[in-house]
Amino acid sequence: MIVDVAAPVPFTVPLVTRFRRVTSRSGVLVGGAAGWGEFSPFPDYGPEVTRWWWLAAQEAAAEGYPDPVRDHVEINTIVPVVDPQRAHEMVTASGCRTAKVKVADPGVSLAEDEARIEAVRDALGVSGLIRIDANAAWDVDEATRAIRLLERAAGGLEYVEQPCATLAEMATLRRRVDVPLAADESVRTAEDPLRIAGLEAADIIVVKVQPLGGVRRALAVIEAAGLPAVVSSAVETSVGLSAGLALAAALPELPHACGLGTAMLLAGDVVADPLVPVDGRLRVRWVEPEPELLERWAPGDPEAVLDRYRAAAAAAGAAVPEEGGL
Ligand SMILES: O=C(O)CCC(=O)c1ccccc1C(=O)O
Ligand SMILES: [Mg+2]
Repeated sequence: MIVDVAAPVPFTVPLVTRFRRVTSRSGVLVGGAAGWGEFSPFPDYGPEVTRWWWLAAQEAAAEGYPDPVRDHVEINTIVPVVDPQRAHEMVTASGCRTAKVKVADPGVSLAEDEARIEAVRDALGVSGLIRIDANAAWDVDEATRAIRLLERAAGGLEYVEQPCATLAEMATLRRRVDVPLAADESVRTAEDPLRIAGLEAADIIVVKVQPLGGVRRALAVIEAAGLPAVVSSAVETSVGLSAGLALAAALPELPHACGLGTAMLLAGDVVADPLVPVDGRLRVRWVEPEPELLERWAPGDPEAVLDRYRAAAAAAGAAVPEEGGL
């Protein structure tokens, strides 16, 4: 199945704003008969996890993507932990009608989250949608209290992404609050994401192509869950984002804006015309890296990145050629 895959090209691109503990994104780009794929797992992931990311890159390079059923995808802008004025500017500049606000970051008070959310509402106007992402920071009681406050600050929330760590907590919380809940980490860290059907813990699932092992496997996960899906990025270059775009474009139903508006979080990109939303939408298209940009973003230590790629390939069960062969 895996044919014509050229030598993987390592890259490191700095982030404009710190995202959780991450200050840059590294990985490799893989060119193949069908196009380009991205392998860019976060630094703390081992081979048992990164093998899915490897499979996603191979799918893009060797098989390409399923046929799209739409030519544009509505995108949410993302508001990291920045001050309210900056949040306002970011939302206005984005042109998006939906904003996702990161909340409950370590060391950030609820009052600061409220102020940021109020600024986002001001920038979006009453017709805009605000979703918040707590990245599993709260227990059920904290979530109940925080959601009540933040919903008031927002003047209504579209949904809350991963308020608590476990599905059991999410299920309890879901009976306590009216706001829809979305599962993100719970999906990609599930022992078997293909068996999350009948999830009483969530109204929506957030899906990311690389952690789920490719566009086709992500489609199968969404079908198994039987819930509306929001396709999001793992903060990737435009090559990785195009896999998310392919998934969003192939889904039969797409009722919410997708989290693929993250190109602006990177200080640069590997393609000449990055996948940046225009008027809050991305046109469905595929991209190719630019040789000059690959040179520009070549990492200081390419071997370290390639080692992770090789380890992921081995964990995925691929026949790994001798030293230097990949
Ligand atoms: O959903 C989005 O708008 C962007 C993607 C995003 O937030 C994200 C990106 C990398 C790692 C985790 C997350 C997350 O949703 O928690
Ligand atoms: Mg999330």
